[in-house]
Amino acid sequence: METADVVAEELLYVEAELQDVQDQIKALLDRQEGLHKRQSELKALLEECEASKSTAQVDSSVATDDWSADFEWDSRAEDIRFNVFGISSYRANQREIINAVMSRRDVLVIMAAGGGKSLCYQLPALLCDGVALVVSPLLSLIQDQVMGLTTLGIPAYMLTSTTSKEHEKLIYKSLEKGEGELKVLYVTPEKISKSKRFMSKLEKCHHAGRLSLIAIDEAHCCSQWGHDFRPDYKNLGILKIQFPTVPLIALTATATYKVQVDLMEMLHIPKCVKFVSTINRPNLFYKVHEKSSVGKVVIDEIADFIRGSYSKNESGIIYCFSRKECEQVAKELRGRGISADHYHADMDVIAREKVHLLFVIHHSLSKSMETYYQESGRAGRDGLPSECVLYYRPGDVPRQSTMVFYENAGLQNLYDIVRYCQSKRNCRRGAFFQHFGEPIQNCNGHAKVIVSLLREIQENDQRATMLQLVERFKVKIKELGDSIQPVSDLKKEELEQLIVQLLLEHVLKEEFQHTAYTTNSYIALGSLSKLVLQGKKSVMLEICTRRHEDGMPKSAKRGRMSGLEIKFDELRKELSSSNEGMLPHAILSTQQISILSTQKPTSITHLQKLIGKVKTEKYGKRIIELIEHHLKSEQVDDDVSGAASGSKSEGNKKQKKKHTVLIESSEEEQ
Ligand SMILES: Nc1ncnc2c1ncn2[C@@H]1O[C@H](COP(=O)(O)OP(=O)(O)OP(=O)(O)O)[C@@H](O)[C@H]1O
Ligand SMILES: [Mg+2]
Repeated sequence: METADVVAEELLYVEAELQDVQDQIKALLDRQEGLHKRQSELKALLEECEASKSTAQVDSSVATDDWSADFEWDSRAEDIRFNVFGISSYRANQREIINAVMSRRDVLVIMAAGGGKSLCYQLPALLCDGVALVVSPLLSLIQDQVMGLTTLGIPAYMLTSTTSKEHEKLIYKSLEKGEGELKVLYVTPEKISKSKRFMSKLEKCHHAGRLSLIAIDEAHCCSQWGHDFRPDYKNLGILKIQFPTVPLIALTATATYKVQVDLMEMLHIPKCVKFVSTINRPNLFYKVHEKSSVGKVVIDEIADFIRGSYSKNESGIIYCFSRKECEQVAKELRGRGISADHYHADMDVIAREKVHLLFVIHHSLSKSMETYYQESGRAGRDGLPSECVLYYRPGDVPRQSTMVFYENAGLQNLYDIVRYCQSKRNCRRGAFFQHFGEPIQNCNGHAKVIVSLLREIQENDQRATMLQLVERFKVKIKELGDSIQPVSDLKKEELEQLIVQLLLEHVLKEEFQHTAYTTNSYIALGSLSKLVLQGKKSVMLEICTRRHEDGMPKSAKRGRMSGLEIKFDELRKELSSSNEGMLPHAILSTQQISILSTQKPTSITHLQKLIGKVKTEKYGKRIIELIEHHLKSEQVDDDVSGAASGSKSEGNKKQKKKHTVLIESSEEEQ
C-alpha cells in the first residue's frame, strides 16, 4: 500500500509538471504567434520605407520636393487666400500641400481635425481652370461646405440625393459643355459608385480638359482598418483609373500607418506625396480625471469643472457610453443649472458644430485612441486653448471590451487607450506615495495572490468577472491572514486598476461569454501568468503624481470675452442664422474677432487689410457700424462714469447666457 501511495504521489507531481509544461508550451505558442504578426508588420513597414525611398529618388529627377520653394502661382495663391478666403496666413503644411497639388502630384494629407484641410483643395480649385470634384461622406458636411463657399462668392454646387432635377441638369450641362459657372462640385461616394450617368458626364468633362483635381475628404472611410468604414468609399479607386492624369488629394484627420498604406493602395496613389502633420494640437490640453464609481459624484465633478473653468456663454460637448447614459447625464446636469441637451440622431451635424466648442469631456472611456482624438478634436477648432478631459475608472474597461472584442484589433485598440488612461490619470494614491517618495508601487504580492486565486477559480471550472475577482481577492486576503508576506490593503478601485494593468501586461486576459441578452467579460489567466508566480515578472503599478488640478496653464486660458468681442460674437451668430447653414466662425473667426476688437477699424480700407476683400464686401458695413456704435457708447460711458458700470453690466445681463453642453453617445449611429 505504501508503494501505491508513493506512486500516486509521484503521479500527481508528474501530472502537475505536465500541466506546467503544457501551459509553457501554450505561452510560447502565443508568443510565437505575436512575434509572427509583428514580423510581418515590420516587413511590410520596411518594404514601405524602401519603396518610398526609391519613389523619392525617381521623383526627385522629375519634380522638386521642396514644396515651400517659390512657384509661379505664388502671388495668385496669396491673393485668393487673403481676398477670397479672408485668411491672413497659412497654417502648418497648407502652402506645401497646395504647391504639391498645383504641381499635379497625388497627395495624401493627414492633418488634425480643424487643422484646415479644406483650404488645401479649395484654393487649388480656384487657382486652376475647370472643375474640382470633391467626395465627402456626409450630406450635412457637404451642405456646410457648399454654403460656406457660396457665401465667399465661389461657385460651388453639390450633386446628392437632395439636389433638384433642375439643379442637376445645370450641373450636368456645366460638366459636359463647360457652360455656366462651376468651380467646385461636391458629391457623396454613392454618386461615383452608383451613377453611370454622372461618371459619363465626368468623363466628358475630363476629356475636354476641364477636370482640374479630385479631392477625397475624410479619406479614412476607405479603409476597413479605419474607425468609420463606408462601403461606398471602397469603390473610389476607380477615379484614379479613369482619370490618371488628374491630381488626386486624399485628406483625413486620423489614419494609423496601416490605414495610410491601405488608402494609397485602394486609391491607386502609390507615388503620392504624403504630408503628415502632428496629431498633437498644441491648443488642446488633455487630461484624465479619476472617475468615481458613484454616478452622481461624477456628475457633480463635471458640473463643478464646467462652472469653475468656463463662463456662461461658453459651450462644450460630453461623450457618454450609451444613448441612455447621454439622456441621464444631460438631465442631471440640467438639474445642476447647466444648460445641457443630449444629441438626437435627427439633430444635424451642422447644428452640432454650430456651437463653438471650448471643451470636450468624455464621461466614459472611448474605444480607441483614434476615436478619442477624433471626438476630442472637436474642441478648439478656432485654434485657441481648449480642454479635453476624460473621466476614467478601470471598471469601465469591461463595459467597452464587451462591445469591441469582435472588431478587428478591437481589444488591442481599447487597451491602447486604457494604457494611456492608467498612466495619465490623476491618482489620489499618487499624492500619497509621492509624499513617501514612492511614485511607483511594487505590486508583486498582490499580483501573485490574484494569479493563484484565479488559477483556483479556473481549476474549479468557475469564472470571475473583474468585480467578482476583486471581492474574492478581499476574502482571500483575510483568509490568508499573516500566513503570507504582508500585502498592504488596496481599495476596490485600486485593485481594479491593478487587474487592468495585469490585463495590459498579458498576465491576465479577458474572455467573453455570450448570453441571449448580453456579452460578459471574465478575467482569465494570460500567457505570462506563470512568470508572476515564479517571481520572474515584476508588476509595477504606475502611479502618476497628482498633476495641477488644471491641465491647461492659467496663462493659456482664454480670457473672458471683452464687451466688443461679445458683440462681434453675437453679430456673427446673427449673420449665420440669416445665412442658413453658414457656421458663425466661418463668417468671422475668433482670431479675427480678437483682431477687430483691438484694432477697431472704422474704414473699409482698414477693415479690408484685416479680414480680406470678400468678407469686407459682405459684412463690412455691419462690422463698421458695430464698431462705431461701440466707440460712441464708450464715449457716453466715459462721460457719465458713475452710471457706466451699471449700464455695462446690464448689457451683459441682457444676454442671459448659459453654458451650452451637448451630450453625445459614442455608440455607433446607424
Ligand atoms: N490658415 C488658416 N488661418 C486661420 N484659419 C484657418 C486657416 N485655415 C483654415 N482655417 C479655418 O479653420 C477652420 C477649420 O478648417 P477645416 O474645416 O478646413 O478643418 P479640417 O482640417 O477639414 O477639419 P475636420 O477634420 O474636422 O474636417 C475653418 O473655420 C477654417 O476657415
Ligand atoms: Mg474637413
